[in-house]
Amino acid sequence: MNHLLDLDTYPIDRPDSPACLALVESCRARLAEDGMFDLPGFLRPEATEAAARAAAPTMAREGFRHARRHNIYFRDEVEGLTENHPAMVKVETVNHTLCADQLQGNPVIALYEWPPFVAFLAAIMGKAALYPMEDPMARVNIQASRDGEALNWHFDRSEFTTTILLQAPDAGGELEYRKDLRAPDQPNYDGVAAVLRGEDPQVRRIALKPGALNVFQGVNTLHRVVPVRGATERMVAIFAYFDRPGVAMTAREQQGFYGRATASA
Ligand SMILES: O=C(O)CCC(=O)C(=O)O
Ligand SMILES: [Fe+2]
Repeated sequence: MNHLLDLDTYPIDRPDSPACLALVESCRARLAEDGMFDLPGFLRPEATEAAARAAAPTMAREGFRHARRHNIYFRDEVEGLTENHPAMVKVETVNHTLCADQLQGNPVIALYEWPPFVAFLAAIMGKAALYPMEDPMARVNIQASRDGEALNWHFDRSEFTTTILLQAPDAGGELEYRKDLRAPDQPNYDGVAAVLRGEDPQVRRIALKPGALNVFQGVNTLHRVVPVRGATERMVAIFAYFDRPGVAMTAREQQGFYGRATASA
């Protein structure tokens, strides 16, 4: 893995070493403080470029273009909200997706399954263990956004989101986020509406560098990707883990996310 990852700076292959324990601690502290941490240069530049180069022609040929209008919950009905509440406002998302079954041999697949990486993430998230998905499509995605496109404001369904930027666009494409905007017992609809109106001073923006590992608490952190500008597409690898083994999408979910299905039910 040393040829793919900068294990000198981030010694996750030696989990009991003082350096790795300190790394886990600092990531945990940043997650608690900022709702997010990133590790620049985690995936080495050559591996990052190789991953982007391998994905680009497949993306052009068979990437699934997904355009949709949605509210931040991806749901038509939300308890306690009328249809015209400002938190229900619809935004537009357009992106292009490759699934794990279209990424054979890509370095991001090897990384996804590498046990020390999975254990490192689990330690940071304070879980006894994390497990890769069984789903042949959803386990790893590469998403591309082109000129004018964006992944608009949303909360994630999973507690944490783990990504590595593979290619930065010429302009735009930053991640904007508002930490702790809601809690399990406090949906904070007025706060949500304020972010959507551009009136929340606590919204932050981060310009990730290719190769950076980025982890954030997407379930309570409202976030979006700022619209991309220019001829270079933004490409990001997205890793899905669960705290139990064997998780897979239904055929219906696959169809909804990817426009095709490998599951039979
Ligand atoms: O593209 C990114 O940086 C974030 C992706 C994201 O928010 C998601 O996949 O839910
Ligand atoms: Fe997200």
